[in-house]
Amino acid sequence: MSEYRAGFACFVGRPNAGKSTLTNALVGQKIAITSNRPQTTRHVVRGVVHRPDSQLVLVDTPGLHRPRTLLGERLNDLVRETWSEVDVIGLCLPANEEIGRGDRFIAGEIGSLKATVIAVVTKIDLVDRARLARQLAQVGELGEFAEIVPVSAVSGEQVDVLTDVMARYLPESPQLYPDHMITDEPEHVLMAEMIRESALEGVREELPHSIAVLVEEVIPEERVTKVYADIYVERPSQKAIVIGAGGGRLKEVGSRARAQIEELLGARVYLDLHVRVAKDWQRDPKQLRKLGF
Ligand SMILES: Nc1nc2c(ncn2[C@@H]2O[C@H](COP(=O)(O)OP(=O)(O)OP(=O)(O)O)[C@@H](O)[C@H]2O)c(=O)[nH]1
Repeated sequence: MSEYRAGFACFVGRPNAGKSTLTNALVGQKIAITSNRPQTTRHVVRGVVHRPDSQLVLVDTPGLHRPRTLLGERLNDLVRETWSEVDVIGLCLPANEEIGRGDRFIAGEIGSLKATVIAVVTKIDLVDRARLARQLAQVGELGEFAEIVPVSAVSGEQVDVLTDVMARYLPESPQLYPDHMITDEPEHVLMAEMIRESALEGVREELPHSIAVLVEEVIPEERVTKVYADIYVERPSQKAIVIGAGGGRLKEVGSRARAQIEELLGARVYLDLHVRVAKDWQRDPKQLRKLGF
């Protein structure tokens, strides 16, 4: 009989490589926040994949990038810290994009860690077989990998295989989390991410990294859970964008986020949003700490 295995894993790769989507596909529930814009994953969100003979704990990290602000530096520290704590790393390389300098940089960085590195060729639903074969060969030349696994988080093809392969490289260990547990991320962090995603919708070009959200208070009442949150922007002009003419946009932001939060909590939610200006919050250590970075 094979031993029970349990341990930590994370997906790394350049922005947009498909890390969050893959994490969600493995866990089978929407936990990390995905988007078609780079660098939206800020918080470490864990998902637990339960199998009869293993437990794979996924840690979702933001993409490593060249730091331009204090926030950028903090994010990179967070990424490195996470990498050094996991047993298995899945290096995500999109099947539909050439391998580039960014990929080589990340492959080099993780090559020296103790973790087993598996190359994961993502988004295979976007390419034909010939292109995939070429990509697999090129990935083989990128570095020393324990395995190379092609996968599509969107079609679901090979998702199970990837889970099996990753679980195989976990250490023998007793179960780390209770059976029902899927994420241990505090709910307020997930709520803040949902609000931030909603606030960014349609205005990413104007406000790429200028929005942060803090959930101030959550009050569960008999019929409704009240959630009070602040949306922080850096300038009054950005505040006007988020609020929109006559407050119309903020209303939409709120109702979109509320629907998601209701799903998360499984309860009716009253969502109270305030937009506040915190000048240059990305460069101010005190503000960053307050906002959870
Ligand atoms: N067709 C297809 N699209 C995918 C697949 N996986 C992810 N995507 C898309 O690729 C984009 C980026 O996916 P994410 O999962 O947010 O990528 P990420 O690596 O977490 O990105 P960052 O948060 O920027 O680091 C999104 O638009 C996804 O819908 C896949 O298997 N097939």
